[in-house]
Formats: sequence, structure tokens, C-alpha cells
Amino acid sequence: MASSSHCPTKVLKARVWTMSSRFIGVPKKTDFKLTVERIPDLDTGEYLAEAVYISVDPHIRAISDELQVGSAMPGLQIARVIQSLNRKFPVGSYVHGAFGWRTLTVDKGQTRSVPTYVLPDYLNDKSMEVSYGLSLLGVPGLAAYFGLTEVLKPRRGETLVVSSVAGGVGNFAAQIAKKILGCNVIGITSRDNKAKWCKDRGGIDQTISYMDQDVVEQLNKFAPEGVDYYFDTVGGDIANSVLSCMNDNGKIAQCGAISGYCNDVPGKIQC
Ligand SMILES: NC(=O)C1=CN([C@@H]2O[C@H](COP(=O)(O)OP(=O)(O)OC[C@H]3O[C@@H](n4cnc5c(N)ncnc54)[C@H](OP(=O)(O)O)[C@@H]3O)[C@@H](O)[C@H]2O)C=CC1
Ligand SMILES: CCCCCC(=O)/C=C/[C@H]1[C@H](O)CC(=O)[C@@H]1CCCCCCC(=O)O
Repeated sequence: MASSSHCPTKVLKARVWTMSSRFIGVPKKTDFKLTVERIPDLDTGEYLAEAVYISVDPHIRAISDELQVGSAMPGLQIARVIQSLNRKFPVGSYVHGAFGWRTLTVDKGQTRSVPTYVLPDYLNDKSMEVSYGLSLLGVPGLAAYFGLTEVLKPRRGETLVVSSVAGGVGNFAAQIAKKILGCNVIGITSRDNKAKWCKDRGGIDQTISYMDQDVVEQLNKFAPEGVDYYFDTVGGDIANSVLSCMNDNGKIAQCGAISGYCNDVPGKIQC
């Protein structure tokens, strides 16, 4: 029997956010409903985890047509185990799981849409934070790292453009490309304040604020010899602009297309 602080008599309730109406355009507060769910006593092999961080991803909007109205919102979490009848998930450990937008989850450690796992012992390093399990050391960091090292494979000194460079995935991609791979990195974001953060904190070479500047004009200025690689997460007009500045045999990693996620036409995501 695994060690446990399991208390069968206490009634626990989870707060669960559900999709109360289908999204039209950008989701509104009224499209969500907060519900309460009773947590059953644990069975053998189960553990109970309390949400510490919930990741609210753009991806969820993109797949929302597949969700049932009234169902719980899906999403990744870092949750802390507070009761356990499963040796692999001891009380006090932090778990990465696709538990959705809910405060308490009973789980068996099975793979859901992504694997469920206890965070490795990087937490012993005081410079590391639990939230990194959902960011740099989670799916956004992996998407950035493998998109660069397995798909694009840029070489030192080559020019790489990253869109949504102030976002989770884009900011990791740009920093890995600059600080580890030694590329000349141009980042695209909406506004100057975000661009400044990417340059000052992220060390990105050049930035373009697409709300205030002409993307093609700026690319021609920063990359007069053309763009070698494009790490794209937005699609749409920005992607078309970058494409027009690509060199022959340039490479593109299509990692997302956020500009189309809030389209009202079901199933139509413009890349
Ligand atoms: N999170 C993940 O694990 C993964 C995410 N992706 C994809 O990466 C992309 C970004 O996701 P993520 O980094 O998590 O998201 P974030 O929420 O961290 O960043 C999203 C950013 O996208 C930009 N954006 C929003 N709408 C538009 C638009 N219409 N046109 C151009 N840019 C827009 C905004 O930045 P700005 O103000 O600069 O426009 C916004 O801050 C998405 O396409 C997603 O599907 C892919 C793989 C994994
Ligand atoms: C249709 C647009 C795809 C854009 C790519 C993207 O954003 C993908 C992100 C996910 C990745 O494929 C795996 C993930 O973990 C990312 C986001 C998290 C999704 C949570 C799903 C939770 C659930 O299904 O319960």
C-alpha cells in the first residue's frame, strides 16, 4: 500500500470551468460557467491532485468546435498531489497532466491527451520554479526546441524570423536560436513595449511591431540578403509577408496559426 494522507470521510468539491456556449470570435466571459463537482473517495491506484498552475492555451480555441457545450474546458496543469493510493504519485509531488480547468482531479496516472508524469527533481535547484514545467520545460519549450533543432536546423550567423515572439513558444524559440544556436534573430510582435522586452530581456537582435510598422519594409531593412528560416506560429498576413522575403531553399517550421483560431467559420484555420 502506498503512503497516504487519504481521509475518506471529508467531502471535497472541485470547481470546474465548463464551456457554456459555443465560441463566436474571441471567447467571452459569458461563454464559460463555473460548476462544482463532488470528489469521490479514492480507489486503489488513484491519487488526488490540486491545481497549482493551469495553462490556458490558444490551441484550445482552435479545437473548440470539437468540444461539447457543457463539457469541462481541457488544458494542461501542474498539480500538487494531496492524497495518494498510488506509489508513483506520492503526496507532495508535482504532476504535469491534461486535467483541464479544474481545481481538484482524481487520476490514475494514465496518459490522457498527453502523458501524465511527476515533475523531475529540477525543483531542488532554487533557481527553478514549478511553473517551468508548463513553460520552458513543458510543451511550449519542447515545441520551440524541437522545431528549431529537428525541423529548421539553422546554422550560426544565419537569419531566422520568429512570429508571436513575445508569446510562450515564440519567445523560447527566439532565445534558443539566439543564445544557443547563434542565429541572427528577427522577432515579430504587435507592439513596441513587447518588442522592447524581447530585445532587452531576450537578447533578440531586431524586432518588428506589426501594428505600427510595415513587416516587409522592416524585413528588407534588417535582412537585406533575405530570410533563411521562419519559425511561424501565426499564419495569415504576417506569414505571407515573411514568405515574400524568404531566400530560395529557405525553411519554414509551421508550429501554429493563431491569427485564424478565432475565425467564425467552423473548421477553417487559415495558415
Ligand atoms: N503552447 C504550446 O504548447 C504550443 C503552442 N503552439 C502554437 O504557438 C502559437 C502561440 O502559442 P503560445 O505561445 O502558447 O501562446 P501565447 O498565448 O503565449 O502567445 C500568443 C500570442 O500570439 C499573438 N497573437 C494573437 N493573435 C494574433 C493574431 N491575430 N495575429 C498575430 N499574432 C497574434 C499575440 O502576440 P502579439 O501581441 O505579439 O500579436 C499573443 O500574445 C499558437 O499558434 C499555438 O497554437 C504550438 C505548439 C505548442
Ligand atoms: C490546430 C492548431 C494546432 C496548433 C498547435 C498547438 O497549439 C498545439 C498545442 C498542443 C500540443 O500539440 C500538445 C499540447 O500539449 C499543446 C497544448 C495543450 C493542449 C492541452 C490539451 C488538453 C486536453 O486535451 O485535455
